[in-house]
Amino acid sequence: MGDGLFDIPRYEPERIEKLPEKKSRNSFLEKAKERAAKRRLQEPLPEKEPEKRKTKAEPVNDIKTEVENLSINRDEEDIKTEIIEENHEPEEPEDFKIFDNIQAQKKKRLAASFPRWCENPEVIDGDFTNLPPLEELHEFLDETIYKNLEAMNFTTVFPVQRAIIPELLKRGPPRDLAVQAPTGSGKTITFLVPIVQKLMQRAIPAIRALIVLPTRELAKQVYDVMLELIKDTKLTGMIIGGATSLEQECNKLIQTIGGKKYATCDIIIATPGRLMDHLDSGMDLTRLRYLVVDEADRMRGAWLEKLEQKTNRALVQKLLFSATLASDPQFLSSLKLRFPKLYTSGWTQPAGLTEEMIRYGRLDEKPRIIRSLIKEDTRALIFVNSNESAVALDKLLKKSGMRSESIAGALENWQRTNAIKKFKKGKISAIICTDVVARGLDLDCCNTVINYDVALSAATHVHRSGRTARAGSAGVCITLCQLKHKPYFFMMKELGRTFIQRSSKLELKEEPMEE
Ligand SMILES: Nc1ncnc2c1ncn2[C@@H]1O[C@H](COP(=O)(O)OP(=O)(O)OP(=O)(O)O)[C@@H](O)[C@H]1O
Repeated sequence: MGDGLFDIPRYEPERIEKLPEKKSRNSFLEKAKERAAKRRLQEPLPEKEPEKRKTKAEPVNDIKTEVENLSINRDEEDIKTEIIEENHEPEEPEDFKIFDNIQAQKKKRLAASFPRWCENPEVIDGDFTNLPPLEELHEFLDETIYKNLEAMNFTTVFPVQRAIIPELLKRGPPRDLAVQAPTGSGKTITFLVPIVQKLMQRAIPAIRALIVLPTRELAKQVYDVMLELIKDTKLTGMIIGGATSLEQECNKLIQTIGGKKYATCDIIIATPGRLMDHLDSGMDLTRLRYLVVDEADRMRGAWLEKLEQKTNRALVQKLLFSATLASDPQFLSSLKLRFPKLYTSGWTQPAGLTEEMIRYGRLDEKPRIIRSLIKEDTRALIFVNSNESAVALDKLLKKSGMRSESIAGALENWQRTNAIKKFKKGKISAIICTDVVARGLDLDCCNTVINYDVALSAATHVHRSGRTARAGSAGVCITLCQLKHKPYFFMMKELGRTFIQRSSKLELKEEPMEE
């Protein structure tokens, strides 16, 4: 049961995993390993060592072998989700599965507690029916920004925008905000609009807003929205995300006026890794007024501490956003927020999202189920738990005539961008990906999310499923599962997610999946 704080249950595997190492040594996993080791010592040695399992998927022609390899990569190998842009701590530990032992995890979760400022959150309405017209914001907004919003075809105000934009535009001493609102609920506009409005009357050229996001793709996405919003204002913005060299970025960022160095832009959108490089090479942030951390529960790291040394704390207002902010109370406690206020809509499901599950028996049924789910008008993101699985599944689906691309592994940036472009244009029906794209990516054409592999944490499921049913539209998230995943669905139920069970006897295409 939830503790009433966010109206969510406290059980959260990511949080448990982030406990200090000392405690995790005593974990049930360690104990289980010890017990297994003791058992092995007591057991008589087999005459011949059993053949070791394969560790890597090798090129194969036979579909059955490919499916087996997929399962080896996914279920038995260490699960590694490569972070494309940034070297963050991995979101999930490599040897942890959420469905290992719920009771033990429940005991541990008590160790993590929320900071006091989380105790009385402001609740954001999650209702997307009867949205107020954009006109409602007119009294708060500068005419230029209002026109820019109209030019972006926004006619209504989303609940999180209605709650936060006026709050941020209010006069008076600024307070730090932490905002948890569902995926696709319009958080980007929520922080950009007040920042643009407050910075519009520029006095001197200086970096006054910094928006930090986990990947370059997300940085670019926010940058594009920002460009629309700053039209016809004096403001300028720039991405620092490592697309060009550090030197080139520095040169672009600094101008010399009367022998003195000034910044060329007001708003910086950055990824943490490249931001660290700039902090090391002397980026001037003494006039910073806004620090936005998007996907905040995913943004731990040394960068934040370093940043604080470079800014004037009395000036900076911190704004944290995520659909799963409450997944990491220790992180929230460590943030040193000033007069913080929490806004939350709980872990609510996006209004138009339907959650379904399909039970499979044998592993080789999984690709066939996927084939039967992808129809002419389907635009699906298919999530797997490792790069190897993504590449292998893509190969398999292509062989069966499906138009798909994988955007996992060692792809160049332009290759990933190309695949996404094709997806948007409808040239491919599916993208197979890892959790690198589980967060933030805004593809309004995506009407289906498929969890080919069950997600490794509740927060990850929330972000994966949130790639569809965005901005109040309809979408479906289908999770392929077996009986052993039952605890996973109990946990999702605690988060208020209910799943419709679809028959596994779908019209499975019986034609062979090979050419
Ligand atoms: N007032 C609005 N009216 C119509 N569409 C809107 C409005 N505000 C935002 N949107 C659209 O909603 C979509 C989702 O917005 P956004 O990407 O900001 O969601 P988010 O809450 O940040 O999601 P996530 O948690 O997944 O990052 C975008 O395509 C955006 O253009």
